Amino acid sequence: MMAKDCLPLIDLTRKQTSSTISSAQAALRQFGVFRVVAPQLTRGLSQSVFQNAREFFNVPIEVKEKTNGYSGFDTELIRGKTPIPKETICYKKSVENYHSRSLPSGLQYSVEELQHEWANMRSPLFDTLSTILDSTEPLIGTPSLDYEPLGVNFYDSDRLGSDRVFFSPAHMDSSIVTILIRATEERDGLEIADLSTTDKLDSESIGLTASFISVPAMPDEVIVMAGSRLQRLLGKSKVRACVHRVRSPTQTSNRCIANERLSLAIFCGSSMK
Ligand SMILES: O=C(O)CCC(=O)C(=O)O
Ligand SMILES: [Fe+2]
Repeated sequence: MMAKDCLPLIDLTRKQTSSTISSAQAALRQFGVFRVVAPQLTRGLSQSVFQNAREFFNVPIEVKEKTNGYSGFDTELIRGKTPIPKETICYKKSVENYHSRSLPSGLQYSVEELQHEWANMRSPLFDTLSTILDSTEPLIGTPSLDYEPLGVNFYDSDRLGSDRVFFSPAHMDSSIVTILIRATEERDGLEIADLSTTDKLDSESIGLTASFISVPAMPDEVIVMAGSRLQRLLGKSKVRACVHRVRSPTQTSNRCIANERLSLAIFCGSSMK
């Protein structure tokens, strides 16, 4: 099954047709994902974030460890136990209150530019999401829902060792939705679970039992993944939290994939920690 055939592509600048709405409803039940046209995020802006982030991830570990929001290789855990073989720099900001952190200035500047552009997309996206899900629940507009950490992830297969298959093991995010932008195009190892292929409910068992489909990064598109908070809010008959994982390039049939991988995730309505 091809991602582009089962994950509808939504253009937020247009009024949604009833057929787009029904295919988005189906995709949110089966995968917890849809795609959104967003060249304003994927072109220059995110490339500049990735370029600055790459420079940051290459500085000595002693410097990175002193930077607010940095998590080192294997220090973040999935479900409190499985280490994730990635490094992350997380930029935390609530929509109303601006707290700048001590990121390197080039990275901070490019992240802020991207957030500024994302801010223009936020209302159209959530309006569309409410239409698709026929929801009267506020999905944004309260301080707890408007908290939006942004993480830039860096994966390096040279550090993975031969026994580890995944850059990121199967998990769901705890957000309302996560906007995911990737640095390279085409197959970059991202896979999502087809939730109709399992009756399991937790991400670990889903990871072990479900079929997964590969989701290539397409030019000018981002993906929007439902998080567990959205599933809780609206019920799992309407929307399922997306269970996703990232296969390492050495484990992917397409050997052209670079050994380094960068991605950027905006966790909308994630709970404040
Ligand atoms: O790197 C990716 O494509 C996925 C990242 C992810 O799942 C996360 O940061 O929660
Ligand atoms: Fe995730």
